[in-house]
Amino acid sequence: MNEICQKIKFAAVEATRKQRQQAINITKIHILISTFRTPYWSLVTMDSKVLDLLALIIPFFLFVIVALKIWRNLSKTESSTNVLPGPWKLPIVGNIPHLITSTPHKKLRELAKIYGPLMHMQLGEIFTIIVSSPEYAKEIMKTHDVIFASRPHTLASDILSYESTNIISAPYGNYWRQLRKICTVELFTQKRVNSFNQIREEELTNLVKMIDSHKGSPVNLTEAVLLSIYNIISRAAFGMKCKGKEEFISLVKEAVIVATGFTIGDFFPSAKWLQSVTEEDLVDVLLKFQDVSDCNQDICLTINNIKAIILDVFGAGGETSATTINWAMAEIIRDPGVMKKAQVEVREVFGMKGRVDENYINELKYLKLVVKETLRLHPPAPLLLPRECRQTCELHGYHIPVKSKVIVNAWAIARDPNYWTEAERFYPERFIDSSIDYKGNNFEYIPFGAGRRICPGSNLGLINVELALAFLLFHFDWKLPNGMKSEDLDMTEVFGVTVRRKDDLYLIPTTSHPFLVR
Ligand code: HEM
Repeated sequence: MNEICQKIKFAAVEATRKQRQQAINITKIHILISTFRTPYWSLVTMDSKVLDLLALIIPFFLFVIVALKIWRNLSKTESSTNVLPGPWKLPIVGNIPHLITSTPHKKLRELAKIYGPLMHMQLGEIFTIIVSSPEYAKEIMKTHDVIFASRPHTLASDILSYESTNIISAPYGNYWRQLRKICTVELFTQKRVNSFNQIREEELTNLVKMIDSHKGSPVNLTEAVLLSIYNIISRAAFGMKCKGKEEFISLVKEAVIVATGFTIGDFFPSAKWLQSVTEEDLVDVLLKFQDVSDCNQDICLTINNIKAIILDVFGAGGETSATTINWAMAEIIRDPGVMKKAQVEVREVFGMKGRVDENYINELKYLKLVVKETLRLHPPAPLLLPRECRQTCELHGYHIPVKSKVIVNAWAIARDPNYWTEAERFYPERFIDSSIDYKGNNFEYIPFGAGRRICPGSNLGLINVELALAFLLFHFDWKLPNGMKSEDLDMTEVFGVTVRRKDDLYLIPTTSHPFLVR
């Protein structure tokens, strides 16, 4: 209990420190601005016509100087790569206007149809390559994986992730390699994932009970599932579960929509935590690598490193799983045939037992196909996470400059009619007898990425998704509210940290299985 209090207190202290730092930064900016403004305004005593003229000329010259500098940089990169096809660009901003859209993955697919699967875009000063075919994805994430295994440095990740010391944003190098080692041998092993079994079953049982209490009326499944997943993840990470549902959900949503301003310090003081029993949690595991004076391990983590990693677990683990469950339920409700098959299976496997049991989850063959198909049509990270080229190289004769940013459009690839029949159709049966898996060996299907940077939490994510769906389908029959027809369900996407359904999914749970939930 003491340790838990310490953890919370630490987060609170950290929040205060961060806020103070932010305030200092803001003050610095004010000082900077006022430093430049003072001499200008002190001229007010001079002839006002001269001042008006200066007011016009100075900003104009400043603009010209900045524009020329940026243009020179652009021309340099241009001349070295004039062969790589790409859409028209504007001076200074380059192709940024092309990406002013709520669904950049769709826009990039349209452009790739014109300019090809290896396309150049100039995003401000950043030389960017857009990859839209399995062949080129393989070149980037397998053949030349070591060259493209870094992440671009961003100010946001410096601010949000303690100087990019989290796994997601860490540049390729010794520190990142050590973090991945901790992931493989400690954090996300099958044994560790299994050790959270009881947490998952308890939280999903709570979800089912809550839904049962609303039987016959619409339930906001999006919110309910998101909360359950965050409860599971926070208990796995901290050995505690969160209370204060509305507060927590709105925090999570805010974090998803506006990634900036979301810090671990802001996150934890606002949620109310409750102690509960679990085995070694993820923070306990990471604390074993804590940077203490007698630390004689391969890697020593500071408290800030640990917080950055835990932020990954929430950021990368929660929203992705919840989004997938949400898309799966939306697709299932749109296709009564799929709903029936999945329900028959789950009730056959667990009917005798009277409850869903994670130990037998692998018997849900059809449900696994449903999840696979959901991740094909709706990968939560459709553009994966950007990579950065660590050294100048050649791709199929094209010159790729060092520090180029690489975006792989996994969404477009997974809907490419050259590789998928009836590519836009939700059809889980397509994976029957298919050897395609999640391991990043089949580059037409890479919802978890591939190569060195492949998602290390896929096991944890998949079990959350499969088990939640099993609970929802085993316990309830479902229908759409307000007499809505299945084909009328709006499947519009919004692009945030993940690509989610624009609207929350409201469904009516009708009859429920007569057990447990009473
Ligand atoms: C359905 C669930 C999930 C999906 C679809 C997903 C997808 C992805 C994708 C596409 C990437 C980028 C891979 C690349 O750049 O090639 C990624 C990276 C990552 N994911 Fe996941 N993920 C899921 C669940 C999780 C979970 C549960 C965790 C941990 C609790 C997690 C932790 C991470 C981390 C730490 C990285 C960064 C890896 C690195 O840069 O080395 N993910 N994930």
